[in-house]
Amino acid sequence: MAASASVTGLVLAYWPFAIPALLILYLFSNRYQKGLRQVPGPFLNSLSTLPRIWSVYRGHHHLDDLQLHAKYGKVVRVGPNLVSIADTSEINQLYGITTKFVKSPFYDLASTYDEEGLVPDPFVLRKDKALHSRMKRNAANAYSLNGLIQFEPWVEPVLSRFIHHLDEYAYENKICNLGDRLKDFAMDAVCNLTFGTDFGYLEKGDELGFFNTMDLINNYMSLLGNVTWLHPFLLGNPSQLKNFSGSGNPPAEGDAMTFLSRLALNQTANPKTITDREIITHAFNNVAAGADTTAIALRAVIYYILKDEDVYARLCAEVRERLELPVKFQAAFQLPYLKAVIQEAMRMHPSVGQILGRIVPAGGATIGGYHVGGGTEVGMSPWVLHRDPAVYPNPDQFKPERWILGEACADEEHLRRMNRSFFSFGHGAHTCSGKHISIMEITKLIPTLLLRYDLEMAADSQYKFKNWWFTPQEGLRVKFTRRQ
Ligand code: HEM
Repeated sequence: MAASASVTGLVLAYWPFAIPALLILYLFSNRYQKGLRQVPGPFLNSLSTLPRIWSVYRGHHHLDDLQLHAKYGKVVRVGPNLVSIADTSEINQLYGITTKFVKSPFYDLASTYDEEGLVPDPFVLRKDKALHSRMKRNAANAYSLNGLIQFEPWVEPVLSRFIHHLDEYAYENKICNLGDRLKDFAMDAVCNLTFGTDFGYLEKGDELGFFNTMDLINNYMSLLGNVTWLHPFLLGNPSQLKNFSGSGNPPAEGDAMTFLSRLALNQTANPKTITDREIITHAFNNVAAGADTTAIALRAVIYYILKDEDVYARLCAEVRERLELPVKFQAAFQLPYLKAVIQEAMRMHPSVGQILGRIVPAGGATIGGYHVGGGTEVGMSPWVLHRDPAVYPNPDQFKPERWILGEACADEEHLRRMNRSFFSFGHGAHTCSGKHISIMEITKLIPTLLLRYDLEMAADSQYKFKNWWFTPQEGLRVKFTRRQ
């Protein structure tokens, strides 16, 4: 009794000192965890995540990260348990096909659940590498370059509708908020090629509220976690699959087909390899991961070509000399300057703006010369890798010729280095599944615009963006004039 009274007395007497003491202990335990003290970086960032959160919140942490790397080198501790790496030679260790590193818990925020539990989604599957590989393998032909030739016919009607809208702007001599219209295009295109139908974004805009929801979710990166109302509405209900797969006879191998038909054929050929639930997840992912990202890349291409008269003139000359409407992907994909322009725009403005976080396996790893303890989150940011002057000389300059051998690219080794550092689609085991799909959409759309119109950036265009996982731009306003 007397002892407990004296303990209470002590607590009462000293609690004003105990709280700051515990706080200091906590901050320093952050700093000294997992042997990370030797990794360079700002002192405050090693104590608390608050500076990092503040940097992310302000929407341009890629710029902060670039400054930190310029000051501290290739390996920087940007949070108590977060290390940013700007060293392409470590890319395979972190991201390669056989990497032991797993995705960070960041990706859990995008998890969805249904009555069977966690929905198996390649984007969020962190630890179950076997399931992740199986899912990727069994949809590989749908996402491959060959596969997308079969999807191309589904993009064409959407492109025609898009052109029809732009014709109205040209006819009425009105400035078009092209940035918004590109997002509608990308949404209808990816839906149409996936399901064989779309939600008429080009005509009705975001009536479903999907973009709004996605923007909200992106801001705190819980991609689908809280949209359980939307998931069944779109595809979460297996009965929706039949509605979207189209009617009539299923296509045969080699026919034009939608993404869903492709996976359904895979399932018919080998029923055990892919479940209905997995097919639905793949298809839903296309919408969640494929619309915004592709629109961002399209805006970047258009912004950079309109900013530079010489680039615009050279691209128009190539496209107008070698292509005709309707533009076919295979023909457009042969154009070296067009390809270089697209790659350079995606280098300058990656659609994903954050560090792609991975967890160091138990036992730790040596990265960029530092031993980093197991359980540490490490990762690379496309924005940082793409601004490395050792790989991309004058990295802030938009220069498509850097991708063309014999022009600004002197030799094959340098081209290989640049390609190795090109991180817009990630790398290795978790590399973007839909990269060919978005490249196909971009490669068709850009020459289509240049063949049909002369484009000019509007004087009131105020192109800007915030980086909250995705980097969507605002204020791309363009004037279209019909060509004779
Ligand atoms: C310009 C367009 C696009 C960009 C820049 C982009 C970027 C990325 C990046 C950086 C990742 C890797 C994330 C990580 O490792 O942490 C990723 C993953 C993914 N992307 Fe894309 N993406 C684009 C378009 C698309 C499209 C059109 C689709 C689907 C049709 C798609 C589906 C996916 C999926 C399913 C994953 C997860 C892959 C995995 O973890 O195994 N993306 N994307």
